Amino acid sequence: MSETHHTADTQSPSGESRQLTRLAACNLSHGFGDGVVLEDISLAVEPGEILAIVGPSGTGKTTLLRLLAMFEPPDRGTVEVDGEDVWALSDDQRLALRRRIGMGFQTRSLFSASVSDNVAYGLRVRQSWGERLRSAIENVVGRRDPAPSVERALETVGMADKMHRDARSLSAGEAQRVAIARALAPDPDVLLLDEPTSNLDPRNTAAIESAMREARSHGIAVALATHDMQQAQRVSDRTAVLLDGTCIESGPTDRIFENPADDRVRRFIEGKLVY
Ligand SMILES: Nc1ncnc2c1ncn2[C@@H]1O[C@H](COP(=O)(O)OP(=O)(O)OP(=O)(O)O)[C@@H](O)[C@H]1O
Repeated sequence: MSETHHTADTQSPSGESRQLTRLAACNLSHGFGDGVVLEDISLAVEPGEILAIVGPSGTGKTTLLRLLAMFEPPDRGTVEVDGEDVWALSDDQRLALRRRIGMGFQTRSLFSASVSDNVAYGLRVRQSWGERLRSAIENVVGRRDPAPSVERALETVGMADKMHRDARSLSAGEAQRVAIARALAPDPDVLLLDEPTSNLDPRNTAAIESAMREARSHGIAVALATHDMQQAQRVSDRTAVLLDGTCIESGPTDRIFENPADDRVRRFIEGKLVY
């Protein structure tokens, strides 16, 4: 990244300093083979807000999150961090940006180890080589206490009391919460969550929604893909509605729900737009 790009810091209530990060899709189009999945999407997630990306199944929400997470370059348009086209940067520069993004994706499963080791894994993969070397040395000399950030992340999702459990023994809801703790442990500037509460009971759903609010209160930019309109209404500041790969409306969540401009959005909210 160039030396001149704009960044800003904020002080969270806990006194930490954070780089405020804006992640944006600009005129982004993408497809697989001959099929177009996303068409001309322009959408940003701002620091300290929760953006809900809603729409029927198969409309391209996961694809959009994967592009925002820089898994692959879009066919057309750009993904930008603080105004920088991430695919115009060097691999190292892009990797440095990617380390600032926490991801909770549906397919990400926990491995066979303790809950705290699973969460610490999120820390290790985002460490620089120097930091990794230091942790490796600490492991060799036997300092294996969970890092404070691992404990904090588990507390945020209400799982600190289970940090020594084998991750394979967790319920689906608990495992989802641990997967989110893993995304939170490196203290990302941006958090991307793909259907983080699908198939969860109200208690686990509430724990995950409160973790999202907590992330927002620390200045993290949170983007949430969900087909659950009530969830979007409960937690998000802004909502973007995707239909057939295009963003048909976006704006403040209250306004979208109370007075949508697009009739398809109104029908989707009312549950009358069936796919
Ligand atoms: N790697 C891929 N190869 C081919 N087609 C793909 C690939 N990934 C996604 N698609 C297609 O792109 C479309 C959008 O999929 P995507 O998973 O982004 O939708 P979604 O809105 O997240 O759906 P859901 O809510 O069901 O998860 C689907 O038709 C899907 O089959």
